[in-house]
Amino acid sequence: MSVMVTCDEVPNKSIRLLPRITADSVRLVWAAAPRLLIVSIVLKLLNGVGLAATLVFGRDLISSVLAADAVKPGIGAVAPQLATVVGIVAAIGLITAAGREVREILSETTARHAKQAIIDVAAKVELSAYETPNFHDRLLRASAAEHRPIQMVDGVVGTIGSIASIGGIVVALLTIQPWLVPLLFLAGLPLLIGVVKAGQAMFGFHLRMTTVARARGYLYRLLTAKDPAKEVRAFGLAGYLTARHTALYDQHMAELRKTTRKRFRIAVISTIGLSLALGGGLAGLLALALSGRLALAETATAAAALLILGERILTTVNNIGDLYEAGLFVEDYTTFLATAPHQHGHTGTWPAPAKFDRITVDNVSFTYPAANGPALREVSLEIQAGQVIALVGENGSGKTTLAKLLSRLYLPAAGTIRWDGTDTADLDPDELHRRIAVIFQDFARYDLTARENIGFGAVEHVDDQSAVQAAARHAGADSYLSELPKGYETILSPEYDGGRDLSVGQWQRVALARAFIRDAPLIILDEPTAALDPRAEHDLFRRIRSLYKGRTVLLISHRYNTVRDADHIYVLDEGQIVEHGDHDELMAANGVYAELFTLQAAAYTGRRSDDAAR
Ligand SMILES: Nc1ncnc2c1ncn2[C@@H]1O[C@H](COP(=O)(O)OP(=O)(O)OP(=O)(O)O)[C@@H](O)[C@H]1O
Repeated sequence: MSVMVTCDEVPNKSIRLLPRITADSVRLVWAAAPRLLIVSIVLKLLNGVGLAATLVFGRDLISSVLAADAVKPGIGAVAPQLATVVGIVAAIGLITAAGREVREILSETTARHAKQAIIDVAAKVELSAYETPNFHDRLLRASAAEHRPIQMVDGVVGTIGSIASIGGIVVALLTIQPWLVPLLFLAGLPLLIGVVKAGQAMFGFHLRMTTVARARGYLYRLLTAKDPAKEVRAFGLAGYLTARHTALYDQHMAELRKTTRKRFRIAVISTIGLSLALGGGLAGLLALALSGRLALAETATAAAALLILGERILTTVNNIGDLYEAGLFVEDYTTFLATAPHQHGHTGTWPAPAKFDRITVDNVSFTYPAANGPALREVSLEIQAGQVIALVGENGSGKTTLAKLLSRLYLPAAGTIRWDGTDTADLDPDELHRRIAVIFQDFARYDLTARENIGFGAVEHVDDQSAVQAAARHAGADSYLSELPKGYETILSPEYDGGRDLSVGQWQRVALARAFIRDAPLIILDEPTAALDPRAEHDLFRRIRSLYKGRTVLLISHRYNTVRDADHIYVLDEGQIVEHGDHDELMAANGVYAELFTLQAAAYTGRRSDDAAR
C-alpha cells in the first residue's frame, strides 16, 4: 500500500496557545461531567493538604516524643497525636482510592461526550466529505484524542500543585540569596522551549502517521473481519496482506523511533542547560561560603532549596509540556468538530414539500472529489409524479451518481434539481431524505434483527411488527424470515448467538422491503433485481406499478428487458443523456438503446436455444 506522507512538520503552534487550549479542555470536561470534575479537583486538593498535614503533624509528634521522654514517659502522652497522624494517613489512602475511581468515571464520561460529538459531526457532514482523505485523517485523529481533555485537566491540576510548591521554595530562597531565583528561572526557559518542541514532535508524528494508521487499520480489518474472510482464504491473501500490515507497522515504528530520538536530544540539551544553571548556582554559593560571606547553615539551606527547586522546575516544565502536547490534540479535535460540518456544500433550511408534481433535473454536472473528470455532464431530465422512469447505460455511465444526486446525498456542482420549481439545495436535507426511499446496489446489511433491517426504511415504524411483515410480504421475504429461529427477531449475522445469514437474493428482498415500508413519494431502486432469480425479477417488474401505486419510481438497470414497460427511459453514456423516450420510440430510433436491447435479447434467446439443444 503506497501511503504518501505529505505533512512533514507540525504547523507552528506557539506555547501562547496553551491558555486557550487548556480552557477548551476544561470546558469539554466540564460539559461532560461538571460535578465529577469538581469532586475530582477537590479530592486532589485534599490529597495535597493531607500530605502537608502528615508532615506537620508528624513533626509535632516527633517533637512531643522527644519532649515526653524527659518529663513523663509513656505512649499515652503521644497517643492522640499518633492517632491523628495515622488518621490522616488513612484519610489520604481513602482520598487517593476515591480519587482514582472518580477519575476513571470522569475520564470515561469525557471520552463518551467527546465520541458523541464526533458521531454527531460524522452523521451530519455531507456525504462528499467521506470522499476526501483529509476528512478520514481528521476523523481518526479526533477519535484517538478522546482521552486528551481529561489528561489536560489532570495536567492543569498537577501543574497548579507544583507551581504552588515552587512558590514556597522561591520565597525561602529569596530571603537567603535572591539572585539564585532568576538564574533558575532563566534555566527553566530553554527547558520550556524544549518541552514545547518535544510536544510538537510527538503531535507531528501522529499527524504524519495518520494515513499510515488508517491504512494499517484497514488491513487489520481485512485480516480479521467476517466479510473479507472468504476471499482472503480462497485467494490465499493472508500472507500478502500480513506483509503489508507489517511493512506499515515498520514504517510507524521507524518514525516513532525517529521522534523519540529527537525528543531525547531535546531533553539532553535542556537538562544540560538546567544542570549548568544548578551547578553555577551551587558554585556561587560555595564561593560565597568559602570567602566567608555566607554562613554555613545558610549555604546548606540555600543549596538544598536550590536543588529542590531545580527538581520542581523540571517536573513543572514537564507537566506543562504534557499539557501542551495534549492541547495540540485537543485543538485538532475541536477544530475538526467546528469546521467539518461546514466544509462541504451548503445546507438548505426550507421545509421539504410532502410530495411533488414534477422533478426537474436541469443541466446538472457533477465531479467526485477524488475524480479527474465529471461523472455527469449537463444532464437534464424530467420526472412526473406517478411515473416509472428508467435509467439505463453501461458500467460507469453515471446512473448511480444521478441517483445519489436525486436522493440529495450530493449536491450538483452545476445546474439544479428542482421539486416543483424549488431548488432541492435550498431544502432541509433531512426532510428531503424522508421523502425519498432509495436502495442502492451496495445496500447495507445490518448485523441486527430482520425486523430492524426492514424497519430502518421508516425508523419510526421499527417496532411495528405488522408494518415490517407487510413490507416483507410485498418484497417476497416474509416466507423465509418467518422461518428463522426467532422469526423477525433473528439477528441477520452468524457472528451472534442464534444469528443467521441470508443468501444474496434474500438480502436483496430485505433491502426492497426497506424501500416498501418507507412512505415516500419518490422511490429510487438501483439495480434492485441484480441478485434475484429470473422468476422473481420478472414478477417484481410486472408488479412494480401496483406495488408502488401512486408513487414515482426511478429504476436503474442494466437489463433492458426489465425496463421496457417504463413510462420513460433515459440512456446514459459517459455522464450524458444520449437518448430518451419510451421503449417503442427508442426502438424506432434505432440508436444505442435499440442496439443493446436487441443484443441482450439475442444473447438471452441464444442461450436458451443452446440450452434447448443440449
Ligand atoms: N466515489 C467516487 N469517486 C470518484 N469517482 C467515482 C466515484 N463513484 C463513481 N465514480 C466514477 O463516476 C463514474 C460514474 O459512476 P456511477 O457509479 O454513477 O456509474 P453507473 O452507471 O452507476 O455504473 P454501474 O453500472 O457500474 O453501476 C464512473 O466513471 C466512476 O468510476
